[in-house]
Parts: sequence; structure tokens; C-alpha cells
Amino acid sequence: MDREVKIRAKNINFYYGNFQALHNISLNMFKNQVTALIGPSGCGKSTFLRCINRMNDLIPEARLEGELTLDGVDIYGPKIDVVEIRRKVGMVFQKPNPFPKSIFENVAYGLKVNGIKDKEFIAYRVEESLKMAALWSEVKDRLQTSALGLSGGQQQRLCIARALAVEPEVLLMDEPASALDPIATQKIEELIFELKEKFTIIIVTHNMQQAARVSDITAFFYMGKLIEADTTDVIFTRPKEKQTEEYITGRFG
Ligand SMILES: Nc1ncnc2c1ncn2[C@@H]1O[C@H](COP(=O)(O)OP(=O)(O)OP(=O)(O)O)[C@@H](O)[C@H]1O
Repeated sequence: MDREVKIRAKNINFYYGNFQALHNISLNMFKNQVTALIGPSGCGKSTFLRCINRMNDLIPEARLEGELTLDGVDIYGPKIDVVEIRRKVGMVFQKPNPFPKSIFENVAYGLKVNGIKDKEFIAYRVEESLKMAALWSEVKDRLQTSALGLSGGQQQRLCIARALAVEPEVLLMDEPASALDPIATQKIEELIFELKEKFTIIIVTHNMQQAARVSDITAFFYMGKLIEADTTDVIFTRPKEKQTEEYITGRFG
């Protein structure tokens, strides 16, 4: 398969003060593929994910070493505009976190923050984004009602639409379905499958079946180290490392 590297991590070390949370992580993440980060609690999956859009910058005493590139450009380079990185690399969190505003305003938010004032364009992007997030048909007649009136699954798809509105290239998802029921989870998984046609997706999940269902590449983290990364099929059927095998067969973690 001809795969284009979208994000390249090379020898990443990450520290919270004196505590080293990531040890020498090197991983290629490919365009239009889903990369799943799996591993037991506290192994550094979310930390690694947050390095990609510089969310960890907000944490005092946090420090990164190594090289992280997006389309070959250093995400931590001196000339980088962090706001632009976060536009290109959108994020969806574990708990749906819509703003206490209307459905429309939630999706339009990022556009307005980016200085877009053209109302017609905003309305067009809101509709497009809600369609991409498979939510449009459920909300098109109530766009001006509060987002907080939506179900948990709908709220999460709204947060995905909000992330998509500013036309990102990469979508980071930190356990996006862990707070949802099985039906809402299935919808999110189907959505991920559709979205990878347009975006590069990196997902943290505790749920190994989910990783197996949605991802092309799986990376197994353990105690801040990347133990093994390979195609999802290889990781789940014939991993090379004993620790990976023990984890995916449920013998620890
Ligand atoms: N803001 C922070 N300050 C200090 N230490 C932190 C911070 N965030 C995470 N850590 C520590 O870094 C390590 C990795 O945490 P991280 O949240 O990345 O793991 P994780 O694999 O995503 O875990 P989980 O699956 O439970 O979310 C843990 O030991 C955690 O306690």
C-alpha cells in the first residue's frame, strides 16, 4: 500500500516537571488512515496525543524533546503559529463538551474565532460540518435550540462537527466513545470510518475491540514507551512483542 506520512514523531521524550511521561517515541501516522493508540491506564497515550496539537503547551513545567512534524514541518518549530496548528489538528475529547449555546453557534464558533464574518459562508460550513458528522438530519429543524438538549451521542457528534467546521486535516480523538452507550458508540465508529476518507485520524481508546474495528494502524504503549506499532491486523493476530500479546489477550492492563 502506498501510504503518505502525515505526522512523524521521532525520538519524542516528554516531561511533566521531573517526571518523564514519554520515552523515545518514534511513530509514523499516515494520511487518510486511522491510528489507534492503546495501552493500560497511565501509559502516556493522551500525553502523546496532546503533543500533536500542542495542547500540552498549556501545562506549566511540561517539556518536549525530539521531533514532531506535520507534512514535514516541525510542529514545535520557531516560526510555527500554534493557533494555525490547532486549526489543522482538531481534537475531540472523552466527554462531549458542547458550549451552553445553540447547536448552530457551537459549530460556527471556530469560524467566528478565526475571524470569518460572512454569514452565508458560516451557514454553509455549519451545514456541511453537521452532515459530515452524521448529525444534520437529526438537528436541521432545531439549529437554534440549546446544544445541551441533545443526547450524549448527539453531543459528541456535535463536538466532532465543531472540530470539522474549521477544515482541519487531522482529527485527534481521546476516547471519543467511552462515555456513550453501545448504539451511540457504533455511530461514532461508523463516522470515524467515513471521516478517514478526508482526514487523518488518531484515536486513543481503552477498548481493544474498538481499536480492532476502526483502525488501520495500532500502536501499543506501555509505561511511557511505544512497545510496538504495526497494521491493526498484525497487532491483534501476530504481534512481535510478548508484552503486546499479553495486553491484547487480556493478561494484564
Ligand atoms: N498534567 C499532568 N501533570 C503531571 N503528570 C501528568 C499530567 N498528565 C498526565 N500525567 C502523568 O503522565 C502519565 C501518562 O498519563 P496519560 O494521561 O498520558 O496516560 P494515558 O495512557 O492516556 O492514561 P489513561 O488511559 O488513564 O487516560 C501518568 O503517569 C500521568 O499521571
